[in-house]
Amino acid sequence: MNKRKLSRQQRWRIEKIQAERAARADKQDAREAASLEAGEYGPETPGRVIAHFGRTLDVQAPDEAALHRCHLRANLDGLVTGDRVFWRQARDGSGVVVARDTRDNVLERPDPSGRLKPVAANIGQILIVFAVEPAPHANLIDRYLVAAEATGITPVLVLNKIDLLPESGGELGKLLARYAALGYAVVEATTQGEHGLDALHDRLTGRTSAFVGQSGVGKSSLIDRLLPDEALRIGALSADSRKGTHTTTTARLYRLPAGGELIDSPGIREFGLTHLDEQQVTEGFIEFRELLGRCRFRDCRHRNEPGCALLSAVERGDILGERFASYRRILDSLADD
Ligand SMILES: Nc1nc2c(ncn2[C@@H]2O[C@H](COP(=O)(O)OP(=O)(O)OP(=O)(O)O)[C@@H](O)[C@H]2O)c(=O)[nH]1
Ligand SMILES: [Zn+2]
Repeated sequence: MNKRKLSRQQRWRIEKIQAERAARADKQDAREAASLEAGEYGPETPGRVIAHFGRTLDVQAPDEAALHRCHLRANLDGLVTGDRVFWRQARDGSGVVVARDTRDNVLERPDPSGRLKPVAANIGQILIVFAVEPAPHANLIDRYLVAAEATGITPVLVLNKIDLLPESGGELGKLLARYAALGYAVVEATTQGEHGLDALHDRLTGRTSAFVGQSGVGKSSLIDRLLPDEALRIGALSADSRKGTHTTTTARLYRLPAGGELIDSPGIREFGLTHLDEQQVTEGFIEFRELLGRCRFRDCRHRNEPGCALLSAVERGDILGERFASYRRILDSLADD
C-alpha cells in the first residue's frame, strides 16, 4: 500500500497496532527471560526443527519420538525445518529455542515479492524425480541438476514408474546412462509391485532427503509408500501442535521407518524452477568446471569466441552435444525471466 495515500488517522491506527504488537513481543520475551532465570526450564539440549509455523516451532530431541512445541527467543529469526538448534524444555513439555547451530546448507525459494527466503536446512540430498510417463525432456533434468548444484546439495536422479519402461530400457535407459557417466547417482523405482522401492530405500538410509520434480511423476505416491502409516506422516504430533496444520505449506521433516529422514513441502517439490544466474548455470554443468577459466578470453561466454575451451571440448566429444545444447537453452530461458 502506498504510504502517502493513508490518511493521518489510518497511519495513527497502524502505528498503534504495531506498537502494541512490539510491546506484546517484548513482554513475552521478558516473561521468558524471567522464567529462564528462575530455572523453570531445563538445561540447554540439542534438537532438530521438525516444522515451523511463524515464530512457533516443533522441535524433536535426537532419540525421542515426541515433538515439543517451542517458541523462539526474540533475538532468533529465520529458523527453518531441518535446522539444528539448542532448546530448553519447560515442565509441561513445551520449550524455548535459545540458539541455532551452524547449517551445512540451506534451500531457498523466492517469496511472492521475489526475495529469497530459506525453506529448509541441512538437507543431505535432493532426489530429482522423473518418470517414464510424463517423459522428461533432457533440458528439464539439466535444469533441476543446475539448481541443485547451486545449493551445494548432492542431487540424485530417481526414475520412477519403471513398470512402464519397455524391456530394452528405451530412450530413458540411454539418458540415465549418460547421467551416470557424468558421476550422478541414478536410482530406478516403481510404486507398483513388491520390491520396486528397494534401491530407493538404500539411497535414503542414513541421509536427509527432499523430493523435487515435475507434476505427475509420482512424488506423492513415493512418499505415501515410504511413510505408509498415516499417523507417522502427521508425525507424533501433540494435540497442541495439530492446531498448526492450517499451515500445510510449511516444510516438515519425517523420520522414515526404514531409516533416514525426509523433508517435504509443496514449495520444496517445485524447487528447481526458480531463477538462476548465468554463472550458476555454467558451474551447474559439472563436466564444464575443470575447463572454466581455460578459454582464451577471460570473459568468454562460450558462444562462438575463438579459443573457447568449452566449444573445443564439445568438438572433441568430451562434452556431450546434448548437454551443451541444453546449457544454451537454459541460458536463453534466463533472458525471458
Ligand atoms: N504406472 C505407475 N504409475 C505410477 C507410479 N507412481 C505413481 N504413479 C501414478 O502417477 C500419477 C501421478 O502420481 P502422483 O504421486 O500424484 O505425482 P506427483 O509427482 O506427486 O504429482 P504432483 O502432486 O502434481 O506434483 C498417479 O496416477 C499415480 O497413481 C508407478 O510407479 N507406476
Ligand atoms: Zn569459452
